[in-house]
Amino acid sequence: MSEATLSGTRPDGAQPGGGGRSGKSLGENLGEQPGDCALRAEALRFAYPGRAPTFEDISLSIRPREIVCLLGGSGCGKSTLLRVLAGLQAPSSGAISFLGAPLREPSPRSALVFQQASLLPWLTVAGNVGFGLDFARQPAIARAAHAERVQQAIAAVGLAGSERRYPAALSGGMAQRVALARALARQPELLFADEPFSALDAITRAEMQTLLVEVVHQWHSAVLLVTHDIDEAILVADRIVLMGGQPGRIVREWQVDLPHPRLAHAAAIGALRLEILAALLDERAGA
Ligand SMILES: Nc1ncnc2c1ncn2[C@@H]1O[C@H](COP(=O)(O)OP(=O)(O)OP(=O)(O)O)[C@@H](O)[C@H]1O
Repeated sequence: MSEATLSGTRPDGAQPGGGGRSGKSLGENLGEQPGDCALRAEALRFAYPGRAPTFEDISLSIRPREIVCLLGGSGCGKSTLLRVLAGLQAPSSGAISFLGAPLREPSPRSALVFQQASLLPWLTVAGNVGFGLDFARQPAIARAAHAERVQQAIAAVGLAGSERRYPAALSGGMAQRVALARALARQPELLFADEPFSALDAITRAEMQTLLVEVVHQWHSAVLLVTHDIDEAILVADRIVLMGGQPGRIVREWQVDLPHPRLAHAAAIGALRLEILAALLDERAGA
């Protein structure tokens, strides 16, 4: 594996295997300048009512157009962290800024995709993709611009010609494409995706991973993708952030600078895969 293309750092700035905390935030460790962030979270802690903290001491920055995969074992708090970062749940303590302003509720400049497409069965593909664009807190857009956005988003996910179909007539993969188009139609600066492909078969999942990278590059969106699939993280991410422990913390991260499509880089992917798997197993064993 080449250090020039794949590099792992711990959130405290130490190289893997090294020790000691620098006291700097994650973003600072990565040479980030103020204003370089789409999203910046500092010292986040979250506890469900009456429960021990789900996670604590989480600092994380996402740069514009960066694809960050949040990886970790089941129950370590990935989905909860995504919901907090998206403004769906308030942190117990800590601060989040989104596009330079404090985040207190979900922003109309972000969008979410979940494991279930959750399409409205009485609306067509176009109706589902356009649904939500006219909500009260959305920036007002003219009817023609609305139609154009819907059309562009549908074309971007490869569903041109399916605008008038209903969800009942779609495969699982097509439904998830519609969910992705619905998110893209909002022209999000940051797309939050919580295991969006985990219910799909392997081939459809691989197609969707490629599509996601293509469309967010076209759309200039940053992405926070939650997954427990190491391969998915390696194929998609610019940066992989490993979460683990109880309460959950960020335990390590890797910068992945391989060009897309990544399947052409099997040897480097295989080596990184083994390194991440070892880190996950270490983390589980409490190393
Ligand atoms: N609404 C809730 N109320 C109380 N506890 C919750 C709630 N949602 C999740 N939890 C708990 O918080 C912890 C973290 O859950 P979360 O779903 O964030 O983890 P995860 O890493 O995304 O897991 P998975 O990969 O299995 O989806 C788990 O112990 C879970 O049981």
